[in-house]
Formats: sequence, structure tokens, C-alpha cells
Amino acid sequence: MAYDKTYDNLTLHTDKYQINMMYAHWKQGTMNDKAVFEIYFRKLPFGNGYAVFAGLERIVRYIQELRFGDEMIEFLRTQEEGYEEGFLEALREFRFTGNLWSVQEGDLVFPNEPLVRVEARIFEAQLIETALLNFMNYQTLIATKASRIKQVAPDDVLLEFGTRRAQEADAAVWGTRAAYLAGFHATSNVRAGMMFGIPVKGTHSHSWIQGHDSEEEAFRQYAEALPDQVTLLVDTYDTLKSGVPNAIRIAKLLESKGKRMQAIRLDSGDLAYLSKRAREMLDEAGLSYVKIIASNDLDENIIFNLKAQGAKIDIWGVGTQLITASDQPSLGGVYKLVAREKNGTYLPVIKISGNPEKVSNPGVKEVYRLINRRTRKAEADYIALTGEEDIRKGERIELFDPVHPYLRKTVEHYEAVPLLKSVFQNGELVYSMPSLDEIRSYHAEQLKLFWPEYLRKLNPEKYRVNFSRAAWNLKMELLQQYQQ
Ligand SMILES: Nc1ncnc2c1ncn2[C@@H]1O[C@H](COP(=O)(O)OP(=O)(O)OP(=O)(O)O)[C@@H](O)[C@H]1O
Ligand SMILES: O=P(O)(O)OC[C@H]1O[C@H](OP(=O)(O)OP(=O)(O)O)[C@H](O)[C@@H]1O
Ligand SMILES: O=C(O)c1cccnc1
Repeated sequence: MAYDKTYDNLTLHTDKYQINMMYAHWKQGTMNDKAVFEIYFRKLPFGNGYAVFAGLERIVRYIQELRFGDEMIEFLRTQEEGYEEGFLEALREFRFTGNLWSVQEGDLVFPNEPLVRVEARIFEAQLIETALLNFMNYQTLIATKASRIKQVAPDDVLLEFGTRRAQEADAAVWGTRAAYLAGFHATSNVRAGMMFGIPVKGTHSHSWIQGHDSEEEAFRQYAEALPDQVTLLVDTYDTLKSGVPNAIRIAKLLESKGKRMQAIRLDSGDLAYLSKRAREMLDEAGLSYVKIIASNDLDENIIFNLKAQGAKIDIWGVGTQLITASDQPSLGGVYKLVAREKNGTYLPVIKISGNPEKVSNPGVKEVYRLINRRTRKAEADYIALTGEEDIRKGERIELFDPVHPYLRKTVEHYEAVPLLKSVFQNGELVYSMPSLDEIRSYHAEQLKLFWPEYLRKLNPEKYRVNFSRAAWNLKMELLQQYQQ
């Protein structure tokens, strides 16, 4: 079937079981009952000490555009379930009319804490599970991977080069946005630049050199065409014998015209050795302003290693490993029902599992970041039931570890910052969406709230995410009820 623009609307970007449950609620007469769901993940990716939350902008756009158009209704009518017409009519009226809270893009987040909370008619809350997880899981994963890369090269320029290897077009653009908010400086993807205002950068490929009679000729033509943006790829034939000497000749030619070459790019071979030698050659030629870019299957481990070897690389082009999060290609975020409306009030609900980490956390919850008033550093995150007051007053509180409840700790002299912000109220957007650059700066500020022990790449300290006594007691009560 030919591609049609109507497929760009994401309302049917959901799993069929959501539609089937919506149908069953419609049949049963419960479609308007309210439900509360929370999104969280159980395990941090890449062995990292934190994740960087991303995905909210797309979630907001998606929710605003939720509509079952004629073609979608038509398609649902063809399904083997035989949905009744009344249900299809109800879909026609469908709008998101609920409430949604979320942590902010750029926030550092941890396992088992609510990152997004949806309170809506079950009819609405059920539909959006799949898309919300899809956006949040991927973008948070890539922002976290990018943040690891940023940790090992905090003062260097980071270019995102992954589009050709990304899992298709959406992943390329939203992934590069996630990388940018976590501290990358630019992308090679021109569309992402236009969509999000990310700076766009590009050098040239081997084909430019191969397409000329000689490397020197190729360099000269390129420099004539783009005299203010000259970065030359020096590894097509022989980096040190041909590429770098030819690049030096071109740089001198540019100097004679009052221009400065920007950089050379190394894309193969021993990047530590080649960059050191190339740096020496450039410096000897009086070209210390010419930067060195490296690319070729880089990730945070290789960059860290190259730095340990004294590589002279100023700019890193990172593609495949980042955009595909190749060492862990998914984040396991989940969307779990925590409370449902019955006779006008909310009943907390639990999901039991033989695996203690998979037992869900019942009740409608808030999450607070406890900032020590003296050090201004984050001490722990604290999950409380909505309406618990002691935390807001800054009183001395006791923390429970949800998986290891015997690990108790008390904290005082803290400021409790609520992480969940109101995004939609009764279907209306009430959150003022920050610009991408604001998110990027906000993220950089957030990192400063954490001791370096939590941020290191290898074997970081575990940051505490703990429960209030009331939230903990509720979980215990429900566990006991169900076990009886
Ligand atoms: N000094 C170094 N220390 C550690 N890793 C390096 C070093 N130099 C390069 N690398 C990395 O090692 C890998 C090199 O892979 P490989 O040897 O297959 O490619 P290559 O020699 O660059 O040739 P090509 O890309 O043309 O196939 C890349 O991931 C690269 O980033
Ligand atoms: O290695 P990545 O981190 O994904 O960075 C992007 C790569 O894309 C280009 O190579 P190309 O796709 O032309 O193939 P190559 O690997 O043979 O150089 C570029 O020269 C980089 O090597
Ligand atoms: O501009 C570059 O050098 C570039 C862009 C994408 C992939 N590899 C390299």
C-alpha cells in the first residue's frame, strides 16, 4: 500500500490490546471511570548511576494531536474483533481531557520513581500507554548514553553523526535532540537542525576525494567552494604521508587569502597515534588553530581510552554507538495502574510478582528531590503519597528502601523539590514548554546538584530513592490483602 500522509497522525500508534480494553470498557459501561497510571523504569541503562529524562515534548505534541480520523475509524472497522458502531462513534468524539504530570526534560532520574503520571478516563489513559513509553524509553535512553559520552569529554566539542545507522528516521531526529539536550553541541542531520534549532555541522566524505584525480586537487576544490568552512578528511590514502601534508598546503593557501582552515578529520587507524603526530605536524607548520576531529565507531569507552593515551582530539563525531545505544538498545520503562476510581473515590491497586522488584508501587504518588540546605547537593529522592504534608514542611523524615526496607535513614535540613510538574489539566496544556536550549542549560544545572560519586561512568554510587512511611505501609497492606 502506498504511503499516505494521514499515517503521520499517531493516534493509532498503539498496541491493539489498548483498543480492545477500551472497547471492553465501553461495553461494560466503565469507559468514563478515572484511572491513574505512573511511568517508571526499574533498572538504569549502561550501568550508569542516573538517567536523563527526555521525551516530554513529543508526548505533549502527541497528546494534543490525538484524534480518530475517518480513515482510522474505517481501518478499525475492518478488524477481526468486530467493534460495534457505537464504540467507533465514541472514538470519533475522543479527546484527551485528563491530567498529566511529568518530570522535566533534562532532569536526572532514577529507578522506581514516577516520571510521568496520567490521571484520566480509563478510555484515554489506556490508549496512550504505548506511545508514551515508546517516546520516553527511547529518548531517555539516548540522552543517558549522550550524557555518558559528555562525562568523558566535558570540554570537547561533540557532534552527533548517527543518522545513517539510526533505527529509521524518527529515531535519528528525536535521538539527536536527546543527545543535544544532554550536552552534544551539534548534529549532522539537517532536518533535526530545522525542526529543533540544533546547530548543524558537516565535513565531507571519502567520496569527495575519490571523485578527484588527486587528494590535493580534491582538497583545493573543496576549499575554494567553502573557504570559510574547510574541514578536510585526511585518511583516504595515507594519513601522515599524504592527507596531513596536503591539508597543510591547503591551510597555507587559505592563509594567503586571509582565511583559516577549521579542522582535519581522522576516520580510521590508530586515532591516538595519528592525532598526536598530526598535531605535531600542524603545530610545526604554524597551524595550531587547526582543530582535529575524530570519528569511527566511537563511544564513551573508546573516547575515555583515547584521552588516557594522550590523543590530541578536539572534536568527536559520534554516530552508531550513540544513536542506537548499541550496548543496551532499550530502556525498560513501564506504565502501571496505581489507582482506579470506584464509586467516586480512588482505590489504590497493586501488581504482585514473585520478583520483588516487579511488585508495583500502589497509590497516587509524588516524588521529591531532597536537597541538603548546607551543601546544596541532592541527598535522596523521596516518594510519598499525594497529600502527605510533613515533607513539604521540611520536617525530619525517615526513608525506606522499597526493595530493602531494612535500609533506613533519617534526613533533616533539606529542601524538598517536587519533581512532577503539571503538564495537562483537564486536557489543556498548562506547562510552558521550555526551548531546547533552556532544557540543555537546565540539564547542565541539574548535574551540579549531584556528587561526582553518582555521576561516574564506572560503578557509580547508588543514589537513594526511598519511600515515605505511608507509601510503604500502603504497599505492605495491599500485599497482605492479596496474599490472603
Ligand atoms: N588508539 C586507540 N585506542 C583504542 N581504540 C581505538 C584507537 N584508535 C582507534 N580506535 C577504535 O578502534 C576501532 C578501529 O576499528 P578498525 O580497526 O576496524 O577500523 P580502522 O582501522 O579505523 O579501519 P576502517 O574504519 O577503515 O575499517 C574504532 O572503533 C576506533 O574508534
Ligand atoms: O562510525 P560512526 O560513529 O557511526 O560515525 C559516523 C561514520 O559515518 C561515516 O562513515 P561511513 O558511514 O561512510 O562508513 P565508514 O565506517 O566506512 O567510514 C563517518 O566517516 C563515520 O565513520
Ligand atoms: O560531517 C561528517 O563528517 C559526517 C557526517 C555524518 C557521518 N559521518 C561524518
